Amino acid sequence: MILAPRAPADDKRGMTDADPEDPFLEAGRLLFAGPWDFLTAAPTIETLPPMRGIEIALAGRSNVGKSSLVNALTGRKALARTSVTPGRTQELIFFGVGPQLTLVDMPGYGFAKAPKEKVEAWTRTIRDYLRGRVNLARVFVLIDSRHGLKPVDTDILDLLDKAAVSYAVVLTKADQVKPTDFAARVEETEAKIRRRPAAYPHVFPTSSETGAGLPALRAAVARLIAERA
Ligand SMILES: Nc1nc2c(ncn2[C@@H]2O[C@H](COP(=O)(O)OP(=O)(O)OP(=O)(O)O)[C@@H](O)[C@H]2O)c(=O)[nH]1
Repeated sequence: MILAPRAPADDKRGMTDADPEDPFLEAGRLLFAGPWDFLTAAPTIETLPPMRGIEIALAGRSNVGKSSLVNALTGRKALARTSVTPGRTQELIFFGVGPQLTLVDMPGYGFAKAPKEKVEAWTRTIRDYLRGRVNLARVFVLIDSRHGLKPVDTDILDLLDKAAVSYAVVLTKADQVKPTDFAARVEETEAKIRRRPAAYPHVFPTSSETGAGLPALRAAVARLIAERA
């Protein structure tokens, strides 16, 4: 079947890097149109649900915008709860669409005020999940456009490189940064991930607020599913 590319409806600022000729733009739009279901919340590695289809995980510091991105990608206001309180999502939250895709909202890392034992438990859960989930096709590591990559982020990138889990960096909250500063942030981030073996070389700029960059991200997921079919 030939999928005709169509201008993404929700990209209000036009700052998407989506190639209008990308045949997966429409497939991505259809895939994320749902219907989506909340599957389960797993606080520990022992409580993970059975694997189904391919899994895409969203990782990132507390408050980086993971839950907002799940809602924006799926077009649902409250599929994932969002919060102004950093560190609220403390479980791996699983969402499914059809039989082929599971999206995982991971607990935020790097929340300075969390008790040490809690941080250690989250770190163990995140590490065990990332190393052991065989249907995990890609991790999107979310980085706040205002702050860029921090040491706590590079710890996760190191872990993913060591575990040979394919990942891509997603810059969030692009609407919060001036376009010139944003372009510099993209360049700086791509330079930092260039030599990382499991990293996709280009970053995905996004804003859950304006919808910018979401069509490109949906298309990337649709492409992954097609490649694995
Ligand atoms: N301006 C702007 N604000 C955003 C964007 N994405 C998220 N936010 C805000 O950032 C805050 C944190 O967003 P969440 O989606 O809850 O972040 P999270 O990464 O899931 O947070 P944890 O549960 O701590 O892991 C909320 O106040 C959101 O409204 C964005 O693209 N633009």
